[in-house]
Amino acid sequence: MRAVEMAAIDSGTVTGLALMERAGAGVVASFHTNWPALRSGSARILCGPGNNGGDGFVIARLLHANGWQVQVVTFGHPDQLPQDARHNFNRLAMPVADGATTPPTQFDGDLSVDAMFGTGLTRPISDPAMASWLHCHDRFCAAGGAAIAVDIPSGLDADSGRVLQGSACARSGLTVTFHRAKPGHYLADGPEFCGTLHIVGIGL
Ligand SMILES: NC(=O)C1=CN([C@@H]2O[C@H](COP(=O)(O)OP(=O)(O)OC[C@H]3O[C@@H](n4cnc5c(N)ncnc54)[C@H](OP(=O)(O)O)[C@@H]3O)[C@@H](O)[C@H]2O)[C@H](O)CC1
Ligand SMILES: [K+]
Repeated sequence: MRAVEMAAIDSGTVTGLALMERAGAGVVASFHTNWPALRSGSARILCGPGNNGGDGFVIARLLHANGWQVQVVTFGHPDQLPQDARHNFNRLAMPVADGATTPPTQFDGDLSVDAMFGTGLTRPISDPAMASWLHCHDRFCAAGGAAIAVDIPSGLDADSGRVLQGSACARSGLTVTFHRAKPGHYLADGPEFCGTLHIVGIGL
């Protein structure tokens, strides 16, 4: 998937920014398809240090433009974000909470989005703050809340479908992935952590 994405960008047929915008818009569209009654409300979006977090910034901007109250929780310093994610961070017209220094609270809103890690997860999630915020997402999902994972539930290996050894990981009721499903969506722990799987095209 990463190779497909890079090949498309390198060929000049599409930019990473366009892919990110389509990915974020695809998640919002899938959300409305899966929870049609939730037309507006309050959303919490957990945004990690890479382009998965970048998708989260796009989702935050689109929901906010549609009248949602949005709480963006960031992990990692904005200056360290990859270019496309940084661009979408800068487009946010709302305050963000630093997940490393803001104590997580039980979420009582309408929509929780896990945009912490996607296909770039390289090791178990061991950071205590990240684990605590993911736990809130997982508890919200378990309580029947609208919980969405962007591309892959954070902590789940996209190839094997296993939770990385010792990693924090959160369940979602809906996982929205891009272009093609990954083996991890169907294998091992995948189905339990992904919930319903939507595959959205982003023009690859
Ligand atoms: N597939 C597509 O067409 C599109 C995918 N998009 C989205 O992009 C992500 C992949 O983005 P990428 O930046 O490659 O990866 P992540 O966002 O998952 O995160 C990578 C960063 O996270 C750090 N990292 C990795 N594991 C950990 C950990 N356990 N704890 C802390 N930090 C971690 C990693 O750091 P390294 O030191 O490992 O380099 C990176 O900083 C994809 O999933 C989609 O959501 C495009 O936006 C749209 C098209
Ligand atoms: K994710």
